[in-house]
Amino acid sequence: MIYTVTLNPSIDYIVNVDNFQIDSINRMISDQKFPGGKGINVSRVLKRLDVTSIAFGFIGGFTGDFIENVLKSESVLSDFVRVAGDSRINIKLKSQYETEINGQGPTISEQNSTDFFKKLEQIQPGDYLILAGNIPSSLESNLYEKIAKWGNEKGVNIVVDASGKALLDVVKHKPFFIKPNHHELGELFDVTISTVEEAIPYGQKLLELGAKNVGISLAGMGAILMTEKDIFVSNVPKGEVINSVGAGDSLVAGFIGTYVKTNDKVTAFKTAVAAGSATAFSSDLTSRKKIEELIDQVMIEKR
Ligand SMILES: Nc1ncnc2c1ncn2[C@@H]1O[C@H](COP(=O)(O)OP(=O)(O)OP(=O)(O)O)[C@@H](O)[C@H]1O
Ligand SMILES: O=P(O)(O)OC[C@@]1(O)O[C@H](CO)[C@@H](O)[C@@H]1O
Repeated sequence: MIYTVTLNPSIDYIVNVDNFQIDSINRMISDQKFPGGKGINVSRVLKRLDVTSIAFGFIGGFTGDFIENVLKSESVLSDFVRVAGDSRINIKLKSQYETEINGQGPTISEQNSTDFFKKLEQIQPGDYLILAGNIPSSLESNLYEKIAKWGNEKGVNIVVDASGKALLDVVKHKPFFIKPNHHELGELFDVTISTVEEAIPYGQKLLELGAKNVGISLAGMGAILMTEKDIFVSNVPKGEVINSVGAGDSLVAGFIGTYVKTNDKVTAFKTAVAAGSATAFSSDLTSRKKIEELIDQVMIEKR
């Protein structure tokens, strides 16, 4: 089974404004609301690939009801802990620029946290546990590290899509897959990374520190998969970017969802890149059909 964790789910409120002006009233051309948060996005894309997962995390209030109801309507399984406050609303403003305003999210009590850890007990050796998104301030900042240590000891395949210390601290616990983008990778080592060539040595460092597979996304510039043995570099399909929110999460879903079915990392990487781009070219997360349309454009080169 695949489990995803979203500690701070959201409603992603996508707002389209023509020529946004600060310090004045702007009118929306259109708006959309989607359940969000990185783990939830991964679960939604997995479902579209016909892969079952269970979404864990904390939700609350009317916004939490919305998130849970949309997931139910899409037959995405979830088992959230209910918290006292409202789940956050993250604003994604699309105009001449893409601007994101992400909420703080509700406070998570000690009891909520205990209830969450109880749910993790159902995870079995060989299962996949995907930890995605940042850790809210009311939780321990080393939460991912604790879960990764526990998962590694239990034989669970840990996947992490996070940034900064939360990511660096899990690497020694041998996660199955981590996926920094090139900015996040640069931040880990206090360098600026702008190209595939510049990224590879730092991906190598993450492997040396313990990660089993490292995926590095560079938005429209390509993607890299580094395994314990090989380095693969991919182009990205061409198309018009409509909404890149969740593109990285789609890449993670494409990789894990395909790997569990095929046991083949190259096929999984190819689907991952197609899924990331297919989401970037869609208003919501990608459909399966769009991934299939793009997959032949993805060319993988072994270094
Ligand atoms: N301009 C683009 N053209 C084509 N594909 C893109 C573009 N931007 C993103 N993608 C696709 O999405 C994948 C992930 O993109 P990116 O590196 O932006 O991840 P991310 O920063 O984790 O994404 P996000 O945080 O927005 O979910 C890329 O590997 C690529 O497949
Ligand atoms: O605030 P975080 O947890 O870092 O990111 C949350 C978020 O921006 O990430 C997803 C896209 O990856 C969105 O669905 C969501 O709004």
